[in-house]
Amino acid sequence: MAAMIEAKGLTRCFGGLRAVDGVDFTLESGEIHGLIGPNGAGKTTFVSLLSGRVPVQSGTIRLQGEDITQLPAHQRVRKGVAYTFQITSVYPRLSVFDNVALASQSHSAGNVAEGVAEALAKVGLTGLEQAIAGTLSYGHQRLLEVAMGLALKPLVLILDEPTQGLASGEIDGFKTLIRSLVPNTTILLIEHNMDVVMDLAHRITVLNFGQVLAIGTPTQIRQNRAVQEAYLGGDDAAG
Ligand SMILES: Nc1ncnc2c1ncn2[C@@H]1O[C@H](COP(=O)(O)OP(=O)(O)OP(=O)(O)O)[C@@H](O)[C@H]1O
Repeated sequence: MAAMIEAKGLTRCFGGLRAVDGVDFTLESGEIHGLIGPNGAGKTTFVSLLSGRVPVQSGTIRLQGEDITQLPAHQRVRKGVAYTFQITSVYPRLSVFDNVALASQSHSAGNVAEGVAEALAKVGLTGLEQAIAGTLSYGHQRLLEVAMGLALKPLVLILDEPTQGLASGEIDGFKTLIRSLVPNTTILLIEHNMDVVMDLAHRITVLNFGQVLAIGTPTQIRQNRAVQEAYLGGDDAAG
């Protein structure tokens, strides 16, 4: 498989804290890649480095071979790296349609209404176009964020805890949605819900204290002694 994103030696400190510390990482084209680790392990900082929301201090990031390390976030979005928290905070007073249209308009050349309809259909929000976004259930607002990301027709969609606040019935729908997106879209998913990540991910990277503790298939990660000690079996396993 070809690398969609390749990061080498990524580092970001906050004061004396090495939040992301020399991380090598490959996101293969078409995969669902889970990113897990204890609270404060550096997951959000790491994806913020990939998306350009936080500047890299050292290391390199390549997107399909092209060095994007120094590109500002909006240019990375244009190149196909969509990060739900970055570009797609829901506008609560606007309709569902207008929320997705705003995302779609800024980045797509095609017909906006068609793009909106397609993105809403994918996440299962068809019929709610005229609803005011702020009145949607929390779970539906999260799905709306995903639709806004999809409206950008990204190569890579980075999702930071997308199932937080979803009801269990909604989580099943979310899993079906994510599976339907690959391999056209490559997915990087920060996820605290172990059942979801073990079920969905082709591969998982475990961060701990800003470093890669392990990388492997869900089965390999479950069986990894260091991961069990640092995370899965620990007292503060979930966050
Ligand atoms: N802007 C910032 N300024 C200072 N410290 C920060 C900043 N962002 C993150 N940190 C620190 O960097 C470390 C990693 O944080 P990060 O949010 O990346 O971890 P995480 O794995 O996403 O955690 P969680 O699972 O709780 O979301 C933490 O100790 C955090 O306090």
